[in-house]
Amino acid sequence: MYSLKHQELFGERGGVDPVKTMVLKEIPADNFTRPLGRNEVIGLLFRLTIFGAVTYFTIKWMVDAIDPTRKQKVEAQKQAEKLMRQIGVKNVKLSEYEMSIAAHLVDPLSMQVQWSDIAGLDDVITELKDTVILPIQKRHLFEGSRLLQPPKGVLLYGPPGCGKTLIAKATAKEAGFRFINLQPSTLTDKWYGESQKLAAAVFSLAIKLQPSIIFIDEIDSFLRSRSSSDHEATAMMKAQFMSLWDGLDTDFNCQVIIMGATNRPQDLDSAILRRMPTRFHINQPNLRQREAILKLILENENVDSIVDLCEVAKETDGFSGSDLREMCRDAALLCVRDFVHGSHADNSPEEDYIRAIQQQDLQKAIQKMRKSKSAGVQNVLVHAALD
Ligand SMILES: Nc1ncnc2c1ncn2[C@@H]1O[C@H](COP(=O)(O)OP(=O)(O)OP(=O)(O)O)[C@@H](O)[C@H]1O
Repeated sequence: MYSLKHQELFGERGGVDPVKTMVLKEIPADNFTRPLGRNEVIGLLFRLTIFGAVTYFTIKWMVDAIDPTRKQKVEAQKQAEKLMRQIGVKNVKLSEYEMSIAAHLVDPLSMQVQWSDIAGLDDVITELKDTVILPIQKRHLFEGSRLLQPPKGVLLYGPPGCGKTLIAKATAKEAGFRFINLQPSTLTDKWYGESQKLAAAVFSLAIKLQPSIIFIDEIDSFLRSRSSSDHEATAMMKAQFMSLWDGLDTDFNCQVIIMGATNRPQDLDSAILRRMPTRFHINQPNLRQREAILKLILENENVDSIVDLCEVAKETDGFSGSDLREMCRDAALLCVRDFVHGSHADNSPEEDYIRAIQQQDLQKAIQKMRKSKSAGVQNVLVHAALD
């Protein structure tokens, strides 16, 4: 173990090095051959442990220092701690990864959306109440039946801006569920290996906070059909996500629901679709629905009593709920503009009011929205042609 090389002992030319010979003479020959004593072994182990710990913490510190997501992690942790306090979760220990997912928790107090904020989707709301909320709120009625357990996966699909996110938030609010608003990029933009740990943390956090809804907007962007061109890490994360999901399914007492929203259900992996048996089509609003949405949006606004919302609904064919909201905002802004630029700007007390929204304001706003929608379509076509 302690042998010296021939070259070291005798020098380059083979002659005996007097200094080295002296050193060797001072060390008893026994020391080279005898086994180590107990104290020496303990000392050696102690030194090795210290050395290992110092190396570990130095490397960890270096990795942390060069980790570009470090600042985000610290921010996420602060945000998560604040939210956990707000939602009244105490004595629940969270891992570092669960903390970064907890930053996406939505505080139920700040979540204002209720069923009454959604217009024209009464059928969807009734079915959601019956199939998802009732089995959870009245658990004792359904305990004996495996068939009547709340679904672990719910898919909301349909064109953009038609109320999918509203429905998901209102479900959580009305059912008293905690709501984890998971952006796919939270899992996909990570270093190799981090994505899997975060995916696992999504489920473990949801279970710790149950009853809870994990809402994944644009679920197709991260659980799209698997293909051979998938990156190895992405493929592994998808597989892991599905197996964690299956874990929820086998636990009948678990009150965690995954709610996904997508504009492109055809792009979803068929294995994912299978895990979301309860599906709701939130389509572009029809005439009756548009009128209901307009009534709701303008409910508390100053609208001229002769405005005919049925007429406005007829003129807004092809508009989503979000388009209608934007259009009404534009119409209301026309009144504000008239106030600011008109004769009322001189602050005379008798004229110090903003006039009511009139039919022509809504018509102007509809024309503007139509133009911007067709420009948007053209942009999409140009991009598609360039691609
Ligand atoms: N049915 C509706 N009733 C009332 N408001 C609506 C309705 N649909 C849409 N809106 C309005 O449009 C906005 C956008 O809706 P939401 O975010 O729910 O659409 P989405 O379907 O999730 O869209 P995306 O697919 O782009 O995420 C809402 O905040 C709301 O103001």
